[in-house]
Amino acid sequence: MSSGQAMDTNCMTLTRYILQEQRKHKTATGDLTQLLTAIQAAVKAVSSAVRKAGIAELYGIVGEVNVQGEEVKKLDVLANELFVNLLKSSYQTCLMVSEENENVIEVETDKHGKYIVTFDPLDGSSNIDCLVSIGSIFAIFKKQSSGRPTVQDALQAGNKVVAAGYALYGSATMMVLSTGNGVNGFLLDPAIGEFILTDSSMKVKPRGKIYSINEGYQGKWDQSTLEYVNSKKEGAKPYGLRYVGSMVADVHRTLKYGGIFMYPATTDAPSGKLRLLYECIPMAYIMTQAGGAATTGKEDVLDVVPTKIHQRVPIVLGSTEDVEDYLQIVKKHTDKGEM
Ligand SMILES: O=P(O)(O)OC[C@H]1O[C@](O)(COP(=O)(O)O)[C@@H](O)[C@@H]1O
Ligand SMILES: [Mg+2]
Ligand SMILES: [Mg+2]
Repeated sequence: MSSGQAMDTNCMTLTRYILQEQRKHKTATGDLTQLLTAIQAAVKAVSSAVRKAGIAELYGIVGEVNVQGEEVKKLDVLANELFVNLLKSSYQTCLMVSEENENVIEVETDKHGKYIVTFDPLDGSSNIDCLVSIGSIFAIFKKQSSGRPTVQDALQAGNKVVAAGYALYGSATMMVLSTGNGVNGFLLDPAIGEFILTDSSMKVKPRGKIYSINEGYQGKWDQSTLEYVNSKKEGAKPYGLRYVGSMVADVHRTLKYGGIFMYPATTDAPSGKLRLLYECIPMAYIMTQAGGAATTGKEDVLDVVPTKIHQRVPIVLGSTEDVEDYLQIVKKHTDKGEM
């Protein structure tokens, strides 16, 4: 949906929204609709498991060993299996990349569809046990070549994304989605099991008042990151600091309130920590679709062509003016030959 275009938000479910988007494209086959419906189902299933975190192992749903002494699955393993199985049975994907699988996941030939999906089924896993918000992240690409899918088909830049989004399992479950026409947020109503449009045409403010970075690693940052973060603490109106440690939660707050989220390079991790294909690209796509920006410090995140499926890149994203301030400092240091 183009920004400014009026939309009937009266109890618009995610399912109806996806169908409405499909109808705007005369040549649409409905394949993307099927795929997004499968992702929606996976998110609902993961959300249900997340809501039982802590007691689920007693029921034998997640954990290591249940009361019967049976081996049961951990939440991140379960989330991965839900994504893989529901996506495969949509018949719309031929290849998947998951954070949880070392190699690409090939779909059986008789279930092949034209899409490639990359995903982080459970983001922020270190926050599971303390009941802090976690999420799922995904991006959808079209297979570009003909013939049997190979790893090369999955190595596409963010500017080739067809649709991307994330689910946040926070104080409520929200799914944020873009199919290239702006960003919309849908809140899960657990009473009826439907995602309802609550945040239509989401836009990130041009400037925020919050910076988000793991300050514990300050001693390992480069000059630009150090100078930028220090500049946010100075003056009459210093920025506030928020850092959840779940990318989905930190990016969602940045999208809603404005500001900047950073996971930069460190001396011991020169490419940062976050993964290009299923963390950085989807979040950069959402932020860009919402009028914000996302950079590695050297280039737009969406322009990076992956060379490996689990490749990491430094990432700085959020309000355009905040990201621009950071890039100005990077430029100053680069011009001096310090980077
Ligand atoms: O603890 P750190 O180094 O700040 O890392 C936090 C980052 O790690 C992550 O938890 C990595 O994601 P996973 O939990 O999917 O591995 C991000 O969600 C988060 O932004
Ligand atoms: Mg993650
Ligand atoms: Mg993960």
